[in-house]
Amino acid sequence: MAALSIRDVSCVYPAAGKTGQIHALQGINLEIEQGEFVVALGASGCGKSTLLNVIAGFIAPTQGTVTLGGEPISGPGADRSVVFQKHALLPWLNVLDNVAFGLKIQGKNRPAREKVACKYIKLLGLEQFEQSAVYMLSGGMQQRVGIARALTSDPEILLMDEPLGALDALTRERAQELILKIWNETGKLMFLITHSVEEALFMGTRLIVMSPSPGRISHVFDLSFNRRYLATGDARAVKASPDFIALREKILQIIFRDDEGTHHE
Ligand SMILES: Nc1ncnc2c1ncn2[C@@H]1O[C@H](COP(=O)(O)OP(=O)(O)OP(=O)(O)O)[C@@H](O)[C@H]1O
Repeated sequence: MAALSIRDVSCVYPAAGKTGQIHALQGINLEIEQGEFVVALGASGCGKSTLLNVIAGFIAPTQGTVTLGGEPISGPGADRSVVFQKHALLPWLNVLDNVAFGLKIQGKNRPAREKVACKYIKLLGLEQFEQSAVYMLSGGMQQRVGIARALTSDPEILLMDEPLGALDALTRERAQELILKIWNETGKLMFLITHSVEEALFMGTRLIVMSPSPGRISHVFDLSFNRRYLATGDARAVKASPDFIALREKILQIIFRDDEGTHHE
């Protein structure tokens, strides 16, 4: 049985300020195994965030079912953690307390939560900053704090909505590599939304390209560039390889075509 099963999912929103409906998702089918790294890419408004929110349990689909390990998803749960582009860190707390915050809410005592938090602080390479106030950290480091916090509940699925979108190019590449190492070490199911074709190709084992109005999956690609990176440690060589570049151009063409379609409607 697939770890995460999305069957015939549609999601309709009422259109704001006018009559009619927005078909944010229509007929989405996806079977995702534990340990897969699924990346969603597509023109703005094609339903990527809606799909992530359905998996997170923040919104219920209008139609269809989503199950995790055979159990229907009926709301948010500790088995799924979300990392957003704008991390919701608490600026008055230091790194350690931010990472441990979810465990505190769960009622864990200080020694227990610090033990878990320290494990993920180490995994994210933040050991030297445990006592630093988060507002003093760079954007990339703050995002690492957000990822460490998301991992403390030891979720089965890590959902990431454009987590690296606000970072400069160099920091972004480093963060991609770090997330892949964490994926490799933890074997978690990852679901990532990005607007960067290069990031999508580099990170995923499966790429779903979505198109808007109604939001649907238009193309699916199986990928192994992330494994190539993990085997060689040379991200630039992977991203500069001819097969990577050829696929990047092919996908860019698909996305531009979808986007033009939207504007003409
Ligand atoms: N709460 C809501 N109420 C009404 N319409 C919504 C709501 N959330 C999203 N939509 C609409 O549903 C469609 C899909 O939105 P969604 O945010 O899922 O797309 P997206 O692919 O994540 O977009 P982006 O890349 O711009 O973040 C869009 O037309 C959007 O305007």
